[in-house]
Amino acid sequence: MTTPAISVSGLRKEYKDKTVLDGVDFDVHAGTVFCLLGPNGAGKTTTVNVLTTLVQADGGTVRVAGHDLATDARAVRAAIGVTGQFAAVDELLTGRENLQLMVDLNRRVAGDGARIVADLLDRFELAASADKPTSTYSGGMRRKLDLAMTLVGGPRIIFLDEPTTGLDPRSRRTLWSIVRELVADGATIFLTTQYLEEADQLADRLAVLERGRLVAQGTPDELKRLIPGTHVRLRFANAAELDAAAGVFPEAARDDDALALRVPADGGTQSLRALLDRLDEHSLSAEECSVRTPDLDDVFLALTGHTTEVDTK
Ligand SMILES: Nc1ncnc2c1ncn2[C@@H]1O[C@H](COP(=O)(O)OP(=O)(O)OP(=O)(O)O)[C@@H](O)[C@H]1O
Repeated sequence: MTTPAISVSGLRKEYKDKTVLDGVDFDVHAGTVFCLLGPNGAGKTTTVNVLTTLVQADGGTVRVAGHDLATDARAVRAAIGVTGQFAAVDELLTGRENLQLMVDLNRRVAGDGARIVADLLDRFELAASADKPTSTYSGGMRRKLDLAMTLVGGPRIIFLDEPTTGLDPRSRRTLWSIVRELVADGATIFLTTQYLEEADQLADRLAVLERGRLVAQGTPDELKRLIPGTHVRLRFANAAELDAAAGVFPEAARDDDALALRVPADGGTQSLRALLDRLDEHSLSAEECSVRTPDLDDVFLALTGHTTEVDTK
């Protein structure tokens, strides 16, 4: 057995009387992508902040790259790269200058700094704006630059806290392919996201955090298997109709935000007909009816009781 790149056991964090992390356990194996999913306020950023030495834990043990966080934070810092929700980009400098600054500050960089900067600018599709001040960059360009800055020095363990929030679909895909390349090169990625598709695309393993506790962890396929299989999704015009239909189908899971019910059914024509007959008998009709196989969205809903934020793709 190889030592995990990150090993977390019984992690606790409190702010005043509020427990933000309540005994969190997980391991991340080297050369894999681990994705921490959770709704707003679940404790994802706090986890990243603890693991990256920015915030001190109140309990538990954490080892990163084999180093104990409590006794050897400096060695942890030397092994990791971090991209946060608040970009470290200096607005007064150009993209190229920001990257060059990171090269100059980073003792791990060996070789031709200007070449490293140029390669990163190309890789992140920032070359055309490289010599403009970053105050003129869009939010997405800033995020890409922030990640590029993280990669200077080639960290082996990389923390990405909601790296694609606010990125357009093309930039998101660019970032996904960069993550895949990094992993193919042997890096370990710890990623937080609210986008289930992102977790499905990238994660070898994922964990769902809900109010400071992990409510599930496994591979995307393992998590999908946790919840019932194929179902029919019925979407109603208003809350009153949803209420009435929920009475007719007590076995269904309801999604109040989407005015939808998920009725377990095998997707065959007979069960579909029986379901529509039941609606008819109660003089109900759905705005939309679709047969669905479970995806991570369903897992998330089943585990946390609510959907993630609307994806702007
Ligand atoms: N410095 C702090 N002082 C007090 N409470 C805090 C502090 N930092 C975070 N919290 C609280 O801890 C909880 C978890 O916050 P955290 O930012 O880790 O969640 P998150 O899952 O990253 O959410 P988001 O997706 O919104 O970033 C929240 O209730 C937050 O208000």
